[in-house]
Amino acid sequence: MSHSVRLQDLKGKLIVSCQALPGEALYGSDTMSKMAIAAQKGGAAAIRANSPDDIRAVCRAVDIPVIGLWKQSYPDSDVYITPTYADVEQVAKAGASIVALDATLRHRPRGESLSEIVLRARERLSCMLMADVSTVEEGIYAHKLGFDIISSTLSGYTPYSAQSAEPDFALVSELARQVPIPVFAEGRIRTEEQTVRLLQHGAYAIVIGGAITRPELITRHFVEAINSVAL
Ligand SMILES: CC(=O)N[C@H](C=O)[C@@H](O)[C@H](O)[C@H](O)COP(=O)(O)O
Repeated sequence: MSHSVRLQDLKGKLIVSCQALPGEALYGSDTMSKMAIAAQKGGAAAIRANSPDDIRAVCRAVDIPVIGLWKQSYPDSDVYITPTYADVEQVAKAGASIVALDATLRHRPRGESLSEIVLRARERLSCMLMADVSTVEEGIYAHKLGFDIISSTLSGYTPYSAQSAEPDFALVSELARQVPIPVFAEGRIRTEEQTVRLLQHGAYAIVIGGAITRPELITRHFVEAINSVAL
């Protein structure tokens, strides 16, 4: 079931991304649902989840809205977050009240364009659309196309965007200044201090994945810290 969402309910709130890919220890819809329940208990206002199976399971497990995406790879494109219209439709039908998709200007699979996908989604689906971008230019274009939300998700993951181990504070603040729709901060947020700073930079909501739901990553960060100390 899709839980309806009003954007103002997400304002100033935390969204937890519960994702594990094949090969990761926590991979599987059952585990992701439990992660989502834990996140809801901790106060998350929404969950971000990957794949129709996980989205269906998470929607059953929690009663907060689900932002859905589907990581898919196609041979003719580098775009992998909900790349095609068919993927958008599957994510929406699985119960996501917001569908997140790559909104970079890169070539998409099957020769589809971002504007066609948005147009078709508006005609046929009732979900909101979240633009995962990597630059200010992409965010401005996404706003022109009629997206409901912009997220800094892909900063550092396209070859031409800023590369940093930190969240992209500059992108979030520039987007918040230049586009009149909610800008979510997402990507490499690891600390409470960064979270507060991003809100002060104009982030409408904060999306955190790995620092909450990827124990391998969390463990590795501690191990690296320990290894950096010469004993
Ligand atoms: C770049 C990409 O594919 N990002 C994905 C988008 O859904 C996820 O792998 C991230 O976990 C999510 O964006 C949250 O970010 P972080 O895990 O850094 O808090």
